Amino acid sequence: MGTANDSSKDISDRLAEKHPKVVFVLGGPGSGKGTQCEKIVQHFGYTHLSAGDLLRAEKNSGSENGIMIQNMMNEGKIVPSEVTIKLLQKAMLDSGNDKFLIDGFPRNEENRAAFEALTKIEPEFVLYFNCPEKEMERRILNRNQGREDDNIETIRKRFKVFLESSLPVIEYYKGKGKVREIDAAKPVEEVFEEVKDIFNPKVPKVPKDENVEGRCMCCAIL
Ligand SMILES: Nc1ncnc2c1ncn2[C@@H]1O[C@H](COP(=O)(O)OP(=O)(O)OP(=O)(O)O)[C@@H](O)[C@H]1O
Ligand SMILES: Nc1ccn([C@@H]2O[C@H](COP(=O)(O)O)[C@@H](O)[C@H]2O)c(=O)n1
Ligand SMILES: [Mg+2]
Repeated sequence: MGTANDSSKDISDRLAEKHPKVVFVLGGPGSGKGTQCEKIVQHFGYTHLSAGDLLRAEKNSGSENGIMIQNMMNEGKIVPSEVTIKLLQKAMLDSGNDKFLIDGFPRNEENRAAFEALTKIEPEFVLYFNCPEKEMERRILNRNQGREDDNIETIRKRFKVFLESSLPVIEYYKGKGKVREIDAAKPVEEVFEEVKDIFNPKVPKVPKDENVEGRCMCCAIL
């Protein structure tokens, strides 16, 4: 189990031994990342780690970074990468799983580069929930989970940070052919249908009686 005294090299080395499989889950505030991650966990056995949830827990734990985290969140700003990455690494190490959905991270170029340098983990792919701003705003204002940053002033700041700092990260991964983009404006179940196809790609069916020895497989594919 990770402890507060672990050096970042120790943590990184121990995490590397797990050979974790990571999917980054990105999208604007209120696009439905957390909602879809819960469903992916149930269907595909991943562990869901929300960077925002980890930071909120750290803030509430009375840690020395608590006030700084609270101030950054209230302004919709991105907390320094070393803080967030340490929380993510510890959560991955403490988990018995080796498959992770990392939700809301990397949120800017600093997050991305620091995670890559420290962990050497390359995501399998990046799930991007694309949703119009008006719909995201409507969803957040109806969320009612008592989040301090779910007020219209902070929401507008979060949208600005998403456009200026997070979209370039998505573009970076697009350039590497890693982005799986989802139309997130649809109802929850319809969005999940698209998500399922990504985690469970449809393979061409080969009828049993056609799959006979000596027959070329590519001719038998329907
Ligand atoms: N496809 C959808 N249609 C309508 N409402 C949705 C949809 N997906 C999620 N919601 C609702 O919208 C709100 C925001 O969803 P969620 O918390 O999953 O977003 P998020 O992307 O994790 O947001 P944040 O970045 O602020 O954490 C929640 O109240 C959720 O129930
Ligand atoms: N990589 C990150 C992720 C989040 N934050 C801060 O947390 C706030 C809430 O994030 P959600 O994903 O739960 O919406 C976000 O506005 C940031 O202040 C961060 O700093 N770094
Ligand atoms: Mg969320």
